[in-house]
Amino acid sequence: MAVRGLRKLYGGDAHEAQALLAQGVSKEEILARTGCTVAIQDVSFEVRRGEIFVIMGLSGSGKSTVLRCLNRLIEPSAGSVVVDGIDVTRADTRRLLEVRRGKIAMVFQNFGLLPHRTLVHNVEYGLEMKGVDKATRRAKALHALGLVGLQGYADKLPRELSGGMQQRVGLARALATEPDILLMDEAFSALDPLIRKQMQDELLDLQARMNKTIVFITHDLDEALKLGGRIAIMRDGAIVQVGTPEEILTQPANDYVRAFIQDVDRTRIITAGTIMKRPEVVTHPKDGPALAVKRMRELGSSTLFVTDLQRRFLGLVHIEDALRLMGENVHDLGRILRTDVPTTTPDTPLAKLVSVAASTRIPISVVAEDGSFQGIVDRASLLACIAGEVD
Ligand SMILES: Nc1ncnc2c1ncn2[C@@H]1O[C@H](COP(=O)(O)OP(=O)(O)OP(=O)(O)O)[C@@H](O)[C@H]1O
Repeated sequence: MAVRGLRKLYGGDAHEAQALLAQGVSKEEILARTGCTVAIQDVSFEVRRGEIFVIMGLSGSGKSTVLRCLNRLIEPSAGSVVVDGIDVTRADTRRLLEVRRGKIAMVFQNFGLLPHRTLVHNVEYGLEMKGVDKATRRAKALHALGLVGLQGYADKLPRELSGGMQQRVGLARALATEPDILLMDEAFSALDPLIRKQMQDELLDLQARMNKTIVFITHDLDEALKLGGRIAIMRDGAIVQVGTPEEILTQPANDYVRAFIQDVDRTRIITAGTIMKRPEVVTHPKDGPALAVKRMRELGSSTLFVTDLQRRFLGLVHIEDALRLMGENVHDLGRILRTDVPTTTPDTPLAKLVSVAASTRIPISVVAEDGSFQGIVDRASLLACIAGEVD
């Protein structure tokens, strides 16, 4: 989905307001002079297939307006939204209905369930609109209820369920139409904190299994960081930064974002791969102890990482062991290889490494899943990151 130059003005003299906007006049002045609220302006971003794209911002920053422009629940004043080659903003009524029924589904904060319909009938609703026959829609609805863990509740009424369960029905209803894109509007904001966390976990799980494209809006930074593959941060109707949680935490675009993220527990988001160093302190077993000692002396290090010729991590050698081996005239570094060293993968959050780093003086080796040596995380860089000194 590609969104380009999206703008929405509410009320007042939109024509005059657009002209003033083009001249660079401020939103406040435009409101005062034309009575027109500039809700969003120049909003552009791309949502990649299969990602959770979170739009985050404080109340009034324009998140809902952007989301509702994506399926034209709100008619944008300018800009385009292209989904699978179709410009939604220019689609005629028939095309737009097709997009809404087949490609894009929406999950609302207040669940939006029909109170007198059983759960399965609620979930069938979108399929009914699509004209799907009764047997097929029932099968699909039951399947969707199963996806969100509500098998066995099909004949209950919404009021018989807790808020969390009702929101699962909302999600099932959206999934039943098998959309490519899910739009989720503060979908978990009305839930109790514990249920909310559970729903976030379930969404991530569902996403991993179904690979849907999800646009999720929230005003909650923790939720954004947890769910977002990438996050767009909005302020006053404009996007101030788009990036992965790590990019936003390590390279905030401006003081606004910096202030926003200052209280975040960075160690849960920033990963070993981001802060690791790529040391040249690597040798191969065949290099032998003399070369290893020479390298360590040049580098002022007492340890050396050992890999095979494919750079697969084997372990490390200590200078004292290497000197002893030299004294014994043995060439094979394999004899003194220490393999009981801490290792981690590049995508491990630093929070998981804190206790490891505290229990050893040896840096943690970062090893990719294919076994290749990536670098090291030492205690100093870990502490610097925790203290917020990574840039
Ligand atoms: N129907 C409307 N008429 C006039 N102004 C509106 C309308 N809807 C939204 N606005 C204004 O547009 C701006 C963006 O609102 P929007 O609801 O998109 O923000 P939001 O970030 O989703 O906030 P919230 O989290 O409170 O819903 C706000 O200044 C709001 O007052």
